[in-house]
Amino acid sequence: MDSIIEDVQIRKILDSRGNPTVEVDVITWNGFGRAAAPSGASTGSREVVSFPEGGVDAILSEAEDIIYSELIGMDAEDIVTIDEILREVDGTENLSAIGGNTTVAVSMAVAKAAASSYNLPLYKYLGGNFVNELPFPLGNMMNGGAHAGINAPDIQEFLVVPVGANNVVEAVFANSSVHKRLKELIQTKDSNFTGGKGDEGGWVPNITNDAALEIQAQACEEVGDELGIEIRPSLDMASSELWDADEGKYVYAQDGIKRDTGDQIEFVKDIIETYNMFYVEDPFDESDFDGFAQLTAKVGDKCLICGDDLFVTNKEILAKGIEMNAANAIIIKPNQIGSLSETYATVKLAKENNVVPVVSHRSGETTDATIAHLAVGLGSPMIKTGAIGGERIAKLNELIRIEEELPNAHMASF
Ligand SMILES: O=C(O)[C@@H](CO)OP(=O)(O)O
Ligand SMILES: [Mg+2]
Repeated sequence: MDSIIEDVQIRKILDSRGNPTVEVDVITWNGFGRAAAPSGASTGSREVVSFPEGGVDAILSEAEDIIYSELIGMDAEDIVTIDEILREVDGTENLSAIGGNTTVAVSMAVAKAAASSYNLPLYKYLGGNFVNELPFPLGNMMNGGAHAGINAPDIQEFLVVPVGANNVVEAVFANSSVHKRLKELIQTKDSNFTGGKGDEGGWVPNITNDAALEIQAQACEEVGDELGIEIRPSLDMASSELWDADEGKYVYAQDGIKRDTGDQIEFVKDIIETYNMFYVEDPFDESDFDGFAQLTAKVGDKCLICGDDLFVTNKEILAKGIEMNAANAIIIKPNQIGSLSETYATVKLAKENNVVPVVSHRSGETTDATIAHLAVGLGSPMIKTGAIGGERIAKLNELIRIEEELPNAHMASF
């Protein structure tokens, strides 16, 4: 009885880009859960729809009424049924009637309310008492593409992973040190650099992709040596944004270069080998399973090749990727699929098939820290959540608190 839902409230709040999103409160007899939904800029075409036409305002009062009447009296522990009801209420395949952001915020708030009803943090409620592994933070250092302005590099995210860190505190401060060092290194390449940042808090320099790759590697090495831990460079290429379907080419505007799929395979392989990349996300367009599979066959033994727009946290699409050996990692963004139970199912399938799940933020975020709990509770060895900035540190600082709470905490293994 502790977790029977007594009230549900939905409100419009700001996200980090200044756009509206939803925050949901779920109140049970003995607990309370609050969750907010983030928003993407480089969204996959097979993601569920965030909000219906008319945006947040269009669903606010209506959704609250409908969801309220469906969920009051239900047990918050019955998350699977609640997620099914939300899908029924919406009635569309891609959640375009009330929006995947609405359903995911309700779903996560319900889970947090269930956990709170038993006085448990969400990570422990989801993962159980034996959970003790913490994810490595994949920190965002420089931004380009859809997360930055004109004249930025074409590659969307220059990331780093402090793979040698012994704990979360060491890891997050290693990332912030690399971020600081990169500012100095950018100034040596771009004398007009203003210190401008992109959507996820990474610097936005006016330099070529090659120059950015070079200083990224240099910053990893220098800071890694100073701290005495290995820090490896990584990328999110967000290649669907570069792909020109009519031309059949990836367009690198900053460099004035176009690459067909064969060139792209060689280009990415070369980057991985030259810079000893730990992780490369979306190296090909979201429809190119074959390109992914070719690259994974070539370099999958030394680098994580991750599908984001490729898989959109969707279990059926991941199943196709597994069959084709398209990737050895998958980005997990609950709002791509619209519910926590479907997110869980995708993570489960990934783990069963040795595909590394990487729980992730979106470029438009709130201070909601639920993904820190999901990464720990679902056993994701990496979390992609930026390196600095209020909405990014909300997750990182929550990981520090979780680490402190766990009796036998240690960093995850791959
Ligand atoms: O492409 C990505 O991985 C994300 C987050 O970094 O960006 P967006 O939320 O814009 O899809
Ligand atoms: Mg991505």
